[in-house]
Amino acid sequence: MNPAPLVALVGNPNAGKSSLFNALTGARQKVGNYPGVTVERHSGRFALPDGRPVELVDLPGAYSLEPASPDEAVTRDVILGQQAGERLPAALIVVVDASNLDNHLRFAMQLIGLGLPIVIALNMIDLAKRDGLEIDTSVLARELGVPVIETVAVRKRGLEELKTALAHAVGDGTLKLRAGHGFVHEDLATVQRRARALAMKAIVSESPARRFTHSLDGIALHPVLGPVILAALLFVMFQAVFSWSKLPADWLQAQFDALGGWVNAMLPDGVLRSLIADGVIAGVGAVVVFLPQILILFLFILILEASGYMVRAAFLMDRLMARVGLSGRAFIPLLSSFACAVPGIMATRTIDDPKDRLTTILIAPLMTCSARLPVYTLIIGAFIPDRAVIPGVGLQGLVLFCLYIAGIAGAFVAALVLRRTVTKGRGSGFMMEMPKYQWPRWQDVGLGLLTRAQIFLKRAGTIILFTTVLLWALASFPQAPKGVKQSEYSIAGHIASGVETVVRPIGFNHDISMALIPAMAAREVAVAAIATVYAIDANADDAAASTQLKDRLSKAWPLPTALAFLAWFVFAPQCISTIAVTRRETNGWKWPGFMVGYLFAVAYVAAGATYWLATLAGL
Ligand SMILES: Nc1nc2c(ncn2[C@@H]2O[C@H](COP(=O)(O)OP(=O)(O)OP(=O)(O)O)[C@@H](O)[C@H]2O)c(=O)[nH]1
Ligand SMILES: [Mg+2]
Repeated sequence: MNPAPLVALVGNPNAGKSSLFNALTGARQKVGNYPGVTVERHSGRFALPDGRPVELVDLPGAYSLEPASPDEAVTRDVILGQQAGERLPAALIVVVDASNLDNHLRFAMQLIGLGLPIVIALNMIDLAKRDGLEIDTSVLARELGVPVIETVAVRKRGLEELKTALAHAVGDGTLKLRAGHGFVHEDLATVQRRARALAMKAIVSESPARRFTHSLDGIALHPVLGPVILAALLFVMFQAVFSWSKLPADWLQAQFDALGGWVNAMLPDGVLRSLIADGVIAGVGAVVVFLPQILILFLFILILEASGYMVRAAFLMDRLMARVGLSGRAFIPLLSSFACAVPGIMATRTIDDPKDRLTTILIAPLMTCSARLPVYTLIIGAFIPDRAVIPGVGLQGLVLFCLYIAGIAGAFVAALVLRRTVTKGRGSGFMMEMPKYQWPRWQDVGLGLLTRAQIFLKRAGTIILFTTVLLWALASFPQAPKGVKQSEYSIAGHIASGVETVVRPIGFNHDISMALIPAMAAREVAVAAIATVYAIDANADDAAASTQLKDRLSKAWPLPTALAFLAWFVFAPQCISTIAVTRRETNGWKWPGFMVGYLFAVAYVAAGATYWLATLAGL
């Protein structure tokens, strides 16, 4: 006897497949397992209106036919008739969430392209109506070329119509299936565009908010305009980091200077005064003045996230990411890494493919985290003239933008190389729900900024304070005799001289060598360390004590050295926390070891190349 024809329920996650499955099959269900994988097989039976029995399977939700997880792989394999222990379905019921039409139609269109008999269940029609969304089902049916039935799975509405349409689709079972043959790989952006166009056509009316989101997406996701807008936004962001922060940063600097002056006046000359003024105030103060810049950066990130634009940015980046073998899902972890690689690396847990995930972890430290900002801005402030390249575009902001781009480019090249060597494997596609646009809630943005400020100040008060005081101690003893520079005579000075033999070929001087080791604790410490060492040296020389750090740097370092230092920080893995979290997320020392090794090597080469090119160019 022939088994009953198989019908599979397919659709995006949360479309209501399981609800529809329950509504159709009731208590006649069986739960098994697909052989070889840990994915459950839910099946049940029901009768078509003409009395014929069919077997229904509820497949795991998927965004596309390019699986991003073992569950999605089962879905694809069943549909294509390639799943062990499953026969080829005679028809598919594609479940589409009516209130999320463009996202769900995308997958439906891919499935229709396969050429299998299909019935679309336009589910959650109740929620769509509640939201003031009216859909012309006949337009959908005509354009897609398959029956479209409105259903409310949880209310068992539309089931009879669905069964009737299904009976036609299954036919007499003699239809030779062509599954797999009609599968043309269309790129994501094209399908998405077709899906959106169809959704616009089928939607008769919708609430103003939804209409707004739709028309805005027409611009934000436009193949040409979209990337231009994204680039412009990022550009404005980096310009703002410089220009808006100037006043508050100067103000903070003045407060720390006043505090240092006050301590110097109050305390007698000696070890305690040096500890407080040179160690704590100069060191920690040098980092804290960057608070305004960090807050401006986060203001942008928080607004972009809360407004719903961030996911669009991820979508725009997807094709670029795919080109270097990364999943689009890597975008959010990589973007969070602009704040800090630690949460970024933790966010890679959302990437199912282990090799995709590992690649993302290994390149996350190349995204310019906010801890680099103090280093970048100090050096840029000291060495790059504050003038406009063209009216409205400052050179300093431009250089900062380029440093970010250098990090991103480095990450992409690294991904490309890693994907062909240590993390070889096929990349997976990207699918994500597009949330609707909305005004950010200012309370949330404010709260986000407050948390950021707290985290930053806490770092300044703990890890940065600790390492600067330690460095102060190492840099202050033993006391140098008159006429000898304290920073060279001290313990730290001797350690730095050891480091210097390694980094001299790439143009690094004694100051930088001194800063590199404590900067392993956190990158900002490099700034604190330089400030502390200068403060200690300046004690002998009161005239120098009153000049600003960046002015002293610009006198002491040749330009090629400063540029090499910037290049170093683009790549160097100067952060214990990142290494620790990589160890935790990859369960061992192998990958953090690899990461540190390759990043230091790249940093060394990049800094060296920068130094020698700049020197040859006569800068
Ligand atoms: N209002 C309403 N809610 C629905 C409808 N269909 C499903 N739901 C609800 O939507 C949620 C998701 O439904 P599921 O049936 O679990 O979705 P699914 O497609 O099986 O999801 P995955 O298995 O995760 O892919 C549940 O909370 C359901 O109660 C509907 O037609 N109307
Ligand atoms: Mg389900």
